[in-house]
Amino acid sequence: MNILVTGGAGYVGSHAVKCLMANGHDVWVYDNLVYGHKSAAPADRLVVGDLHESEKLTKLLRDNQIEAVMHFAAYAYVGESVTDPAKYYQNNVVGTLSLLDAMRECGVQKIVFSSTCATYGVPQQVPIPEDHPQAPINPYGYTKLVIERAMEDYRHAYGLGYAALRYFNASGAAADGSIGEDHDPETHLIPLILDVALGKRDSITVFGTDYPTPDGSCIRDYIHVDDLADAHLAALNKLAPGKSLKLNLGTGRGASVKEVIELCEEVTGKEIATLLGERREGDPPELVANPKTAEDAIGWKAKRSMRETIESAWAWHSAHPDGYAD
Ligand SMILES: NC(=O)c1ccc[n+]([C@@H]2O[C@H](COP(=O)([O-])OP(=O)(O)OC[C@H]3O[C@@H](n4cnc5c(N)ncnc54)[C@H](O)[C@@H]3O)[C@@H](O)[C@H]2O)c1
Ligand SMILES: O=c1ccn([C@@H]2O[C@H](COP(=O)(O)OP(=O)(O)O[C@H]3O[C@H](CO)[C@@H](O)[C@H](O)[C@H]3O)[C@@H](O)[C@H]2O)c(=O)[nH]1
Repeated sequence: MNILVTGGAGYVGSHAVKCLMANGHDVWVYDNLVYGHKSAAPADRLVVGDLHESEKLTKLLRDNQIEAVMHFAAYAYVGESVTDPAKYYQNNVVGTLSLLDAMRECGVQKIVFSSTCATYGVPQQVPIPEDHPQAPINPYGYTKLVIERAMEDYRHAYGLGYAALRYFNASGAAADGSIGEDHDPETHLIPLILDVALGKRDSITVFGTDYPTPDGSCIRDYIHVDDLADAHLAALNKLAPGKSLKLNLGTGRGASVKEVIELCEEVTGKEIATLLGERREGDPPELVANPKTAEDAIGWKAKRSMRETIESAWAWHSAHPDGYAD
């Protein structure tokens, strides 16, 4: 298929691009490079542009007879979304509506969308099923929920086919070491711990030790980014105009912050200096996916273990201590 990947120079998007190309798809990457990296995308397939540039988008969709879009482009810093919600609503909502309208104008009827488990807010039930109430506790989560709703309305009215993939915590790096995680600023747990192992940071702080979990630290479901990429491909293969998929993408297994630190110590062979700190505002105690619906609907389940995930992240970070350096 001819596929447009927005945000394909970013972390998750670049791994999806690699997976799509390995499976014989004709891929175009559309990224404004605000957070993405030029060298994370194939040079002859990268178009630098913004979601708000409707004409550029429409031309790209038409000229390349795009049949489906994978939409990763968004801002994703939860804390910043609280202090500067306008930035998030403008980019994640208005930008995505611009993309959906360009698709409509060009007759592109399939989209795979990066949603998030942050749309569930503080879960009433763990592992979290897809029909769990969606009640985000921050503007970032709301921007994703608004788009899930818009896609449903577009499906009903215009026959859009969509997959809303609600990721849990994307982690790890490509098995061949060619691409990996490089956010600036970095706020994610695993890369921050690995920075301590590399001597780039003095210590990691555990945000909260009094949660109602076995060791008092938060539990998350860390899913390998290549497993996420495989799920995108599987969802794309099932998509049809007028149909929808709403799927949790996680492993179904949770790990606490303290357990992640211990595993990173084992994998890197380095002692990780650890400080015990206060809770970070807006962090639910436990987020773990119920992955059953995804398995039933698209025949996908996460294959990589937590250890493999951390090993791949360590391989990338130790080979690229300054990330892409672009
Ligand atoms: N990383 C995670 O754990 C995680 C979890 C759940 C959901 N998500 C979602 O997955 C997607 C990818 O996340 P990521 O971690 O790869 O983020 P990322 O920042 O690495 O990638 C996003 C990419 O989108 C581009 N972009 C942003 N706004 C744009 C615009 N207006 N026009 C064109 N390009 C634009 C950025 O330059 C960047 O390359 C996001 O939508 C995010 O909300 C990520
Ligand atoms: O220095 C740190 C950084 C993080 N944490 C904890 O580690 C866990 C994971 O945090 P982080 O890696 O920042 O991911 P999340 O806050 O869980 O958010 C990620 O995962 C969400 C889905 O769960 C996505 O929606 C977000 O975009 C993505 O950033 C949380 O319990 C944090 O409190 C620490 O204890 N110390």
